[in-house]
Amino acid sequence: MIIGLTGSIASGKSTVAKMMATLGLPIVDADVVARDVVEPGTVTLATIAEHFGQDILLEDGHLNREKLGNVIFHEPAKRKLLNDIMHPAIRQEMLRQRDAYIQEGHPHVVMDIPLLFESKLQHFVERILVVSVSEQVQLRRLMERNQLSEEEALARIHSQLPLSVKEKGADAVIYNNENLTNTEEQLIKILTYWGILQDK
Ligand SMILES: CC(C)(COP(=O)(O)OP(=O)(O)OC[C@H]1O[C@@H](n2cnc3c(N)ncnc32)[C@H](O)[C@@H]1O)[C@@H](O)C(=O)NCCC(=O)NCCS
Ligand SMILES: Nc1ncnc2c1ncn2[C@@H]1O[C@H](COP(=O)(O)OP(=O)(O)OP(=O)(O)O)[C@@H](O)[C@H]1O
Repeated sequence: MIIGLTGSIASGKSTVAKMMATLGLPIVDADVVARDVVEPGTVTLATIAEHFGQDILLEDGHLNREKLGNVIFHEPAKRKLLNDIMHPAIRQEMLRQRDAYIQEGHPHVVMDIPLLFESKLQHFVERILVVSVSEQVQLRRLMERNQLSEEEALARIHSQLPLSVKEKGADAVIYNNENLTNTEEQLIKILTYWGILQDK
């Protein structure tokens, strides 16, 4: 079964993905792939520099992620431009990794895709698991994790669909407001219900 793991920024997808990895499930992580496709020397990075200016690169040739983030989370047109440049490459590599895991004989693969709903990628997966949190907890965790001001954190949150909308499109929802043990218990219940745990 191909499981789409999604949620919103700082809702806890990576935290849940780590738990799933510990349970032995292979993970394809869109954020990791999104970093790989802009390594120095890639066509994608060259295209970004062409459109956003050479000063979007650090001196060592890597992408200046902080600078690009400050642009795209405040300007929807620039965000769309970046998405149009990056998303085809990200998708291609994610599907390659998914297929490689299946070829290796894994019965289940988890695809951690933050923008699953925004990018309408529901057809990539067979089940959708949404990791949700209250707005208050999301804002606090995002400000803490990324050392952002409230204004910067809200810009990032508002660049995505609300969690309430994502919950409606989910096959199951994990509410990640409490401690990690509570979150893990919810995860295990869902995976057991889906028949995934006993298959491994
Ligand atoms: C703008 C970038 C350079 C900022 O890098 P930074 O290291 O600060 O953030 P990171 O990559 O860890 O992303 C953190 C989270 O931001 C959110 N996010 C990232 N890109 C976007 C986007 N285009 N639209 C909405 N939310 C986004 C996601 O929830 C993601 O999990 C980076 O996020 C990026 O390359 N974004 C474009 C690619 C993309 O869409 N990635 C999302 C998963 S496919
Ligand atoms: N149940 C929890 N209790 C306390 N802190 C948590 C909990 N779940 C996650 N966190 C913390 O909240 C932050 C956001 O979690 P995480 O990085 O897993 O989110 P994410 O959805 O993967 O975010 P992004 O989309 O930005 O990659 C992290 O600093 C993480 O350690």
